Amino acid sequence: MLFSVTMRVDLPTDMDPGAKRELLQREREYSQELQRGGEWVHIWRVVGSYANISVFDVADGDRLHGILWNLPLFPYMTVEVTPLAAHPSDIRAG
Ligand SMILES: O=C(O)C[C@H]1C=CC(=O)O1
Repeated sequence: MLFSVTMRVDLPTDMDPGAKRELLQREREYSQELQRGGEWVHIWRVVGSYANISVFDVADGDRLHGILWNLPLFPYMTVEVTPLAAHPSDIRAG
């Protein structure tokens, strides 16, 4: 199943720099492992924001919830999930 996910990040401005660096590194590693595994299909930066729009290809909503819930940055995120379906006008549809 395909889902579009918008993640907006809001880190405390007074966060310890070392802790922030370590947190972002863990987030990067977590994200890239899921990308390599094929479930995190796209990640794009939202121009002008500390946010991304991503596409996930996962078994179901429970799997996506588990992925998002375990993002190291999840406690500092506002997440919007949109389920996606095939479009009848898609030229790439089989
Ligand atoms: O920067 C972001 O958009 C937030 C988060 C998502 C993946 C990652 O590496 O950081």
